[in-house]
Amino acid sequence: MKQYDLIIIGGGAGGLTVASGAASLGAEVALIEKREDLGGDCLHFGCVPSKSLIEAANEIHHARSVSKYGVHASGEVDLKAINQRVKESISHIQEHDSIERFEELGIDVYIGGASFRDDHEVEIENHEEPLFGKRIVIATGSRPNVPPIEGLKETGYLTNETVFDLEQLPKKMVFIGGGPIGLEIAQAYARLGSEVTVLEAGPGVLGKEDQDIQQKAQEILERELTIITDANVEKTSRSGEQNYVHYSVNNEEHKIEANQIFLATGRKPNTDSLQLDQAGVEMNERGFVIVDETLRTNVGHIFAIGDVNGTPPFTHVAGYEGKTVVQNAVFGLSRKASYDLIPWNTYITPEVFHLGLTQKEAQEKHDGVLLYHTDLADVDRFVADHKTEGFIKIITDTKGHILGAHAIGKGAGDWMQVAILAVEKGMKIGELSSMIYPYPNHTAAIERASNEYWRSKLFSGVVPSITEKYIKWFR
Ligand SMILES: Cc1cc2nc3c(=O)[nH]c(=O)nc-3n(C[C@H](O)[C@H](O)[C@H](O)COP(=O)(O)OP(=O)(O)OC[C@H]3O[C@@H](n4cnc5c(N)ncnc54)[C@H](O)[C@@H]3O)c2cc1C
Ligand SMILES: NC(=O)c1ccc[n+]([C@@H]2O[C@H](COP(=O)([O-])OP(=O)(O)OC[C@H]3O[C@@H](n4cnc5c(N)ncnc54)[C@H](O)[C@@H]3O)[C@@H](O)[C@H]2O)c1
Repeated sequence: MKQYDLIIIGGGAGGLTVASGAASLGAEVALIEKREDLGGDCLHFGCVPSKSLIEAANEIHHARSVSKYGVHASGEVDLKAINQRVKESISHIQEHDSIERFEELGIDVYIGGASFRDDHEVEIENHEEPLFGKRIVIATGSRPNVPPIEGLKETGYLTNETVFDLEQLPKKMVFIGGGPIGLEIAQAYARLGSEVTVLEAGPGVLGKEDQDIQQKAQEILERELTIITDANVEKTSRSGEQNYVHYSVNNEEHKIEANQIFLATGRKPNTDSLQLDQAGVEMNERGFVIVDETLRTNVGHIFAIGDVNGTPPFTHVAGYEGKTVVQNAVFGLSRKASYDLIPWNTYITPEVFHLGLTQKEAQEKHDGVLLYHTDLADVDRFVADHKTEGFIKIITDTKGHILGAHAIGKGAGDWMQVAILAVEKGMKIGELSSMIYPYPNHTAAIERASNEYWRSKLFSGVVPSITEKYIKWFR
C-alpha cells in the first residue's frame, strides 16, 4: 500500500492550496479528485463561469443602453456564443490548475471518488489498492441544495451545475432563492433579455448583508427583475409546454409561468459518499464535517476545509483554510482559523462589499457604535461616471476601531479593499483620512467617510471652543 504524509480528498480551491503548499515544503502528497479535471466548483460551476456570464450580460446591457449617444444596438442574444465564452474562461484558468502542473510539483494525482476505509486508509473508485495517509484533509466542497418541492421532477430545474450549458435564452425564468447565487445569475439573465422573477422565502434578499445594503440592492434590482419576498414556494407543475411555479405570500396563492426554473436555495456538503463513519469522523445534523479552530476533526490527524466544513462558503475562505492546514498538517502546529474579518463581494450590478459586522450585529455586541456614511452621489468620480447609485457605511466603536465596512456601488468589491487593509493593520477610521487619495478616484468614497470622523471630532464637543480661543490668542 502506498504511504503518504498527506492525502487530500478534493481538488478544488481548498484541496489545491493544501496540495501545492504541502508539496513545496517537501511532504509526500496524494491528491484525489472524482472529476476528470481539477479546479472544483469555483472553476467549473461557480465563480469563474458566473463572472464570465455576468460580464457578457453587462456588455449587452451597456450596448443596449447607449442609444442616448446616438448608437443603437439591436439583435437576438446568442446564448451558445456567450456560454462558449464562459467555457473559454474556464479552459484558460484550467491550464493553471492542470493535473500535469500538480504532478510536476511532485504530487500524485488520482482520479476517482474517494472514501474512507478506516482513519488512515482511503479507497479510490477504479483503483485496486487503497492509499495510506499519515494525515488526511477532506476538501470535497458542496453542491446545490435541492429543496423538497413537489413537481420539480416533472418540470425539471436548473442549478449552477447546468445553467452554463443552456443553448437558448429562456423567455421567462423563475429563480427560487434570493441569495448571492440566485441574484448574480438572475440579473445576468435579465440583462440578456429573459423576464426574470426571484422568489425569496425570507423578508429580503441577500439576507447576510447589512439591512441598508439589502434594501438598496433590492430597490436597484427591482428595476430589472421582479423580486417577491416572504414567498412560500409550494409546488411546480407542467401543462403542455409550459411550466408553472405555485407560491403563496401571506396565505394568498399565486402561480407564475416559467420556461426555466433555477434553484439557488443554499448548499449541501459533499460528505455522503465519503464513508466518514469508517474513520470515526463526526458530522453535524446537516452533514457538514465538524472541525475545531485548527480545522481538525474529532479525529486529530484528519482535517476538513472549505465548503464541506460549514464555514463561510467562499473560494478565498477555502484558500485561507488551506494555508492554515498546511502548517497544522505538515508541521503539526495548531494555528487557528479566524472568521471575524472575512470579506466578500456579491457581483450584482452595482457590486456589494461586506467586511466584518453589520450595523445590527455591531449594536448587539458593542456599547456605543458610530456610523460613517457617504453617498456615492457626493463623490466626484461617481458623479463624473454617472454611476452615483450606492453608498458606503463604516461602523466603528467609540474609539474609532473599524467593526464593519459595507458598500454598494460601481466596482465596490475592488475599491473597498482599502478597508480590508486598514482593518488588517489595525488602523482606526481617522487614519484612513490622513492617506492621500489620487483625484478623482472611486476610493475617495472611503476618504470622505473617514473625513466625517474628524469633522465630528473637530466641530463638536470642547475642541471648537479651545481652537477659537487659541486662534484669538495667536492673532
Ligand atoms: C454559482 C456560484 C458562484 C460563486 N461565486 C463565488 C465568488 O464569486 N467568490 C467566492 O469566493 N466564492 C464563490 N462561490 C463559492 C465557491 O465556489 C466555493 O466556496 C469554493 O469552490 C469552495 O471550495 P472547496 O475547495 O471547498 O470545494 P470545491 O471547489 O467544490 O472542490 C471540491 C472538490 O472535491 C471533489 N470531490 C467531491 N467529493 C469527492 C470524493 N468523494 N472524492 C474525490 N473528490 C471529491 C469535487 O469534484 C470538487 O472538485 C460560488 C459558488 C457558486 C455555486
Ligand atoms: N460572489 C460570491 O462570493 C458568491 C456568489 C455566489 C455564491 N457564493 C457562495 O455560495 C453560497 C451559497 O449561495 P446561495 O445563494 O445558494 O445560498 P444562500 O444560503 O446564501 O441563499 C439562499 C437563499 O435562498 C432562500 N431559500 C431557501 N430555500 C428557499 C425556498 N424553498 N424558497 C425560496 N427561497 C428559499 C434563503 O432564504 C436564502 O436567502 C453563498 O452563501 C456564498 O457564500 C458566493
